[in-house]
Amino acid sequence: MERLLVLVRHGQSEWNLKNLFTGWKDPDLTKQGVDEAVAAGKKLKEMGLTFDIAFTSVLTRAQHTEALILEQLGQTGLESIRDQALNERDYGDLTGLNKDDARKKWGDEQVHTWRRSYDVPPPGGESLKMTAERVLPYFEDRIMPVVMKGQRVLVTAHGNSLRALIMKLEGLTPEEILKRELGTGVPIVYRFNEDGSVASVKDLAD
Ligand SMILES: O=C(O)[C@@H](CO)OP(=O)(O)O
Repeated sequence: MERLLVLVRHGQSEWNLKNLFTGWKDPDLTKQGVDEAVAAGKKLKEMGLTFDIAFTSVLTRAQHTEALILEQLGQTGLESIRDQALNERDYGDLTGLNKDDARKKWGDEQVHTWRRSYDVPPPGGESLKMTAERVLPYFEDRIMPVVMKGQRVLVTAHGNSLRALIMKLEGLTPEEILKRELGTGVPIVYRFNEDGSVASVKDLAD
């Protein structure tokens, strides 16, 4: 039985391009982001992969990426479940601020702590730990049982919601996961053993 899970971070968004903290705001993809999503779909197609079900967040950039991937695979119309549990981490009061302006205002170290510490939330927002506390129960209740039944699953989400998942799947420490930068539109292909442990991981950026 094939136990397949593919994770993809959305393609470049308008706010990634403008270097703004994005979080739960809802910008769409840039032209480059569209191209990255199409390229992700082509890579998956070259590998001969198709899916039985897709999961994504309630944010446009992830849904648009998913739609472009499915179009490349000839799977437009595949069942897609949208849930805010898979949303990007909420950046709170930083949302909409330019990341360089924030560094000028609060200093490099403080901004780095907000962006890449495990359990220090940005003011009014979510830390990676808080993000994991909503992503992981959803993953374990709704996504993993489907994978273990043999359905091939595509999850299209965000840098930090996927970091929370990858940390769990690959058994990484907070230090290890926070160093991991996920490329926009780069699929990561997981296959699982019968007991639910990870059999193989292939990052298609490599
Ligand atoms: O702005 C955001 O929402 C995220 C992802 O683009 O940024 P960061 O790299 O700081 O986690």
